[in-house]
Amino acid sequence: MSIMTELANRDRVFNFLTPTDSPVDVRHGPILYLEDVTVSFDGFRAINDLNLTIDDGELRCIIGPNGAGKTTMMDIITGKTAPDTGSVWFGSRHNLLTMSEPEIASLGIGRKFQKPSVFEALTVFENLELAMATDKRVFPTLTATMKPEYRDRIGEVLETIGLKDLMHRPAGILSHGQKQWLEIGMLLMQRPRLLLVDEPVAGMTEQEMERTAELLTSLAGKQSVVVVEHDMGFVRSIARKVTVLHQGSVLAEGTMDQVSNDPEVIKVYLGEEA
Ligand SMILES: Nc1ncnc2c1ncn2[C@@H]1O[C@H](COP(=O)(O)OP(=O)(O)OP(=O)(O)O)[C@@H](O)[C@H]1O
Repeated sequence: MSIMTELANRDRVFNFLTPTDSPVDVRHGPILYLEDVTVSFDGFRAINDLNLTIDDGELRCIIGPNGAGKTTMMDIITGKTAPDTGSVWFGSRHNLLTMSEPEIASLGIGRKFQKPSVFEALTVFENLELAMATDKRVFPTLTATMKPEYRDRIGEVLETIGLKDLMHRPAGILSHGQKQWLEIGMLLMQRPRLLLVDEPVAGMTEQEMERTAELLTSLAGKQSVVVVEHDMGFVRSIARKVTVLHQGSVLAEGTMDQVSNDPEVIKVYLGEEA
């Protein structure tokens, strides 16, 4: 497939891949703050008085049964869905409800969707290069002479995602797991402050899951990471703090042991491993 065709086929665009230095202010509080957020679709409350606080550098796992509102919550944070009521703040300075999707992305909020979406015909290196577009034009970055600091940044990210040995191979030959890591790497090129990751281990082998656990754990601290995941084994392996969503609200929050022993959580997950 030609690069042009791939670009045309992408379900995400790159026009928001611009941030380098996020102006987010976390000196006096959390990096992400949702208060009393409610969203209804045709009268049905998908998010119902939701309160959520994510600290700077935290790795948080969000779990919850199907339809609990996890995707809708991500959509609200990234500006895709506007809530009916409530407030959503990024640091103490940015009211996300007054901002568009590209503006929110440019503040340093990166979102990884479940399906990997890399440019198969480009090499691993070129995919990262492309993701680093310092302006809103994509093609000039493919031909422009690369500044040394960009090359260094790509090197760092290749190291982080463990794909250094494959940097000159086309992304199309990567395994499913490797494509997921590459896409996380593409988000990292923008030095995000907050990464939202949707079901990262769906379809992965055990080994890939272990590697993904290491990767996400290594990212925490440098940036805040929010992971929505159904695989409880995986959540247990990475989570310090878990939030259980149910019917659009927080049902329980705490360590994996605390939430999995919570009678309310057990009731909701009846029949599923919790
Ligand atoms: N655009 C929409 N229009 C109508 N209903 C919607 C819309 N988006 C979500 N919903 C409903 O809101 C509820 C929450 O959906 P959401 O996708 O956020 O849940 P989820 O926790 O991500 O579920 P899953 O684990 O299955 O992905 C569901 O009942 C869903 O059908």
